[in-house]
Amino acid sequence: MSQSLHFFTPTTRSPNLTFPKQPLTKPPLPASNFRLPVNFAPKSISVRASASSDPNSAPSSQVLVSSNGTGGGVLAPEYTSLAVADVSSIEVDAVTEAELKENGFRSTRRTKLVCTIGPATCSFEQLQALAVGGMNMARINMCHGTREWHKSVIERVRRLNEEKGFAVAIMMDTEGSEIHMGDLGGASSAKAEDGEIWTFSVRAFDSPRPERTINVNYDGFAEDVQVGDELLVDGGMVRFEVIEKIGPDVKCRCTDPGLLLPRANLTFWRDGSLVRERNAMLPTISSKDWIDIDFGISEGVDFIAISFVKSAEVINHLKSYIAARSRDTDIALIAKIESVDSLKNLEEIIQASDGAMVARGDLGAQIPLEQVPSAQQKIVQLCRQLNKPVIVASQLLESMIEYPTPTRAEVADVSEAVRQRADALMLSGESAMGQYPEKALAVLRSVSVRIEKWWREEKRHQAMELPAVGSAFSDCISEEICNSAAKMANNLAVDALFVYTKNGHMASLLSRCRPDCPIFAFTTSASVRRRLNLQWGLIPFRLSFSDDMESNLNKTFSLLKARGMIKSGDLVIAVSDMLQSIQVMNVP
Ligand SMILES: Nc1ncnc2c1ncn2[C@@H]1O[C@H](COP(=O)(O)OP(=O)(O)O)[C@@H](O)[C@H]1O
Ligand SMILES: C=C(OP(=O)(O)O)C(=O)O
Ligand SMILES: [K+]
Ligand SMILES: [Mg+2]
Repeated sequence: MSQSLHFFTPTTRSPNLTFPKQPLTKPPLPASNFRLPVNFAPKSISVRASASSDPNSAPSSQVLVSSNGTGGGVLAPEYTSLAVADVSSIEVDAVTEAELKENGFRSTRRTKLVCTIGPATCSFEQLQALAVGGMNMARINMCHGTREWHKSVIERVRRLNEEKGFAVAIMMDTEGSEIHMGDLGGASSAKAEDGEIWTFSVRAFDSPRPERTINVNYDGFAEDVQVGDELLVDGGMVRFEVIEKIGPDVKCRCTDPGLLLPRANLTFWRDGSLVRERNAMLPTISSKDWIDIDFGISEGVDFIAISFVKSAEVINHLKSYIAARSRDTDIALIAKIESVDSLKNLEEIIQASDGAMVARGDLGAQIPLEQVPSAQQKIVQLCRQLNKPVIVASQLLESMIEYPTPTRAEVADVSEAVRQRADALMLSGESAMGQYPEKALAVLRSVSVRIEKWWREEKRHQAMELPAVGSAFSDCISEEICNSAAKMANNLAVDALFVYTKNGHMASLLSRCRPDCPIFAFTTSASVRRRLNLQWGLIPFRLSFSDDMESNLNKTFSLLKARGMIKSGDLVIAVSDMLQSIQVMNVP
């Protein structure tokens, strides 16, 4: 395959010029608000790695616009194309439109927000309120609720996307097969008081559940546990000491009182270390998980999160399973880092996955709590290096389950995750069953925007060493283009990066660079658009585009201008994975 590198200026603006092996002349940069003249002809660097014209691309007169989770999207069904000539017929949801119009796009939120959906947020109106409040992804946790319940939530999110133009992605989180309590016979919680004797048993009980009795899901529990062991509920929210074993029943005395929640996770500790006896041999994906995964595939969820991943093997196995089961859907796999094994095999797990979650709830039950912050920083950093989106999860705003304002410590925790520039922050109980789901989301949103702005103003971003991730030469070219475009965007203080991408890869490579400006990602596929909605700084639009960048840009400009989302003079850098090009231009 021959590789050539040349620079050209699009023919419609000036004659096609070729300057072999000559760098793009960089204009002097006197000030950070430096702007090129409005009629500045687009400069383009085109690197052709292979024949890059796309036979499947739609005729360029057909354009579909959508937008992101800081805002909106298409009101028309996904398959409908809208003629670009009739710009007024392009529907963009009110949230994005307002945000871009009022604040300009430099101040849009870069950190993405995930909400766990539960009884407090499952109606259409509640889901809509979350989408309006900035939810980029809805998480359903298969530990709780019935499949019918989850199905109805998925249907409502879909309807919300179709009717209101959002691109809210759906993530199904598997239960996993670690040890946990039963469901408390329908009660929402049970209070364990200091010194009380409770029975943990593998026996199934008739309802009503006998008083101070807890069912345990793992058959080997009574055998593995020893008198004197410490039993931790939810990583230490409640503690018991094992005092007696009677057949399948384990009698325990409460040593740290607290609320027991349905299906809470259980770990036991001996002489200060986590006991990992035979339960360490439990399969990562239980038989129930497999049924849930089939359900997720048939419902066409965008992401599946795998609990208690121990090695890359399970991810690879599941990937081939999904590929065989669903030829035309592309489900991304998120590895939940929440066990000692997952930390040991971190790099291979992240490499095999499409993203990771710092699942601090269970992680904090498996390693000493004081080690969780450094583990988080390491996971976030590694994910960015390997170009995988990363979600920071659990207890970000835990007190907001009950109270309308967060603690100062919680705000500091959220700020730290934003400052680490994780792709996404997640709400669990705060949105699933808390008193103030919308307020909790609003706190995540305002803290994200404020910290991002502060960090940009302070120019505190440390340049991160980004190792090459591509193996094929054309991937290396894409990577170089994105690294350069992001650097140019910062140096020229451009208003936005535009990326035209078929499969989303170029968009994530740009996101990985965490540039100072937002990234407008145009993609032809609705599912790629939803997937990109999880990634830092991306404002995903759905758009049918051709491989003629000049016409793509002109159409995009007129479309966005007509909606007041960009204006003449805005400086934009555009990259494309069809042409492998970088163009710098002012919006005409
Ligand atoms: N689908 C659901 N149905 C009922 N309750 C739910 C559902 N999803 C979440 N919850 C509630 O929200 C709490 C927090 O959610 P999450 O953190 O996802 O689960 P867990 O606490 O089991 O790790 C759960 O403990 C449960 O009480
Ligand atoms: C997100 C987590 O997983 P789950 O809520 O399913 O236990 C966690 O453990 O932090
Ligand atoms: K789970
Ligand atoms: Mg967990």
